[in-house]
Amino acid sequence: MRIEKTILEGCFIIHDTIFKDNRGYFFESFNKKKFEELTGQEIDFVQDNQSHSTRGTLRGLHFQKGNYAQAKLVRVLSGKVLDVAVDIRPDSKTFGQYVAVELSETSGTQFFVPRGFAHGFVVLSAQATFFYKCDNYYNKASEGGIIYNDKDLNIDWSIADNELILSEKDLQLPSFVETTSSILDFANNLI
Ligand SMILES: Cc1cn([C@H]2C[C@H](O)[C@@H](COP(=O)(O)OP(=O)(O)O[C@H]3O[C@@H](C)C(=O)[C@@H](O)[C@H]3O)O2)c(=O)[nH]c1=O
Repeated sequence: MRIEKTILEGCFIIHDTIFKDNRGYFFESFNKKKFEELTGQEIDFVQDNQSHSTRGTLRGLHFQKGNYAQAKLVRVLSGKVLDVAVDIRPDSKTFGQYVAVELSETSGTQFFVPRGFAHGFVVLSAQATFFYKCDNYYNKASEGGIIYNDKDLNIDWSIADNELILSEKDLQLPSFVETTSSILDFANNLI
């Protein structure tokens, strides 16, 4: 297992060590001790999620607010996706920047998205099964989001807009500025 840092502090690409033999392959998909040693972060995952989607499906950009914020360790079980993390930590020097990583069933990579990030992905293959661990429980009332095609974030999803499939909920998400000004208001009210 090797950790690759990204331009966003705390956001890592994880390269798994894969053991191949005549039966197939084996790898440790999560090892708390190694994860914490290599990233320098303590993590306590409490919920696993899995979704399946067809090509062009875009889920995101999502996060949970306040005490319900979630860190996520994401990977692809079948197919290929472009996975995106946006830094929405108000005091971060990379606030508003994003990282996009291609994840596939064969890449041997996982992506760690810490708390304080909006997250989303688009399916690049005919179908994809997506799996992720979360360090906090789902809480519907704390859901937040940013519209995928926000003009300030200007994310290159690498797939034509007319091929995209989004939920009604995701099509109505607010802009980055609208979302983060409410986060900033929230943070200021705590001071
Ligand atoms: C995320 C989630 C959804 N649900 C329910 C709510 C809803 O009825 C149904 C589908 O939910 P959604 O449309 O929000 O699913 P989806 O769009 O796949 O949401 C996910 O998107 C990716 C990008 C993330 O980062 C995740 O944290 C999560 O927000 O599943 C749960 O019961 N538990 C959960 O943890």
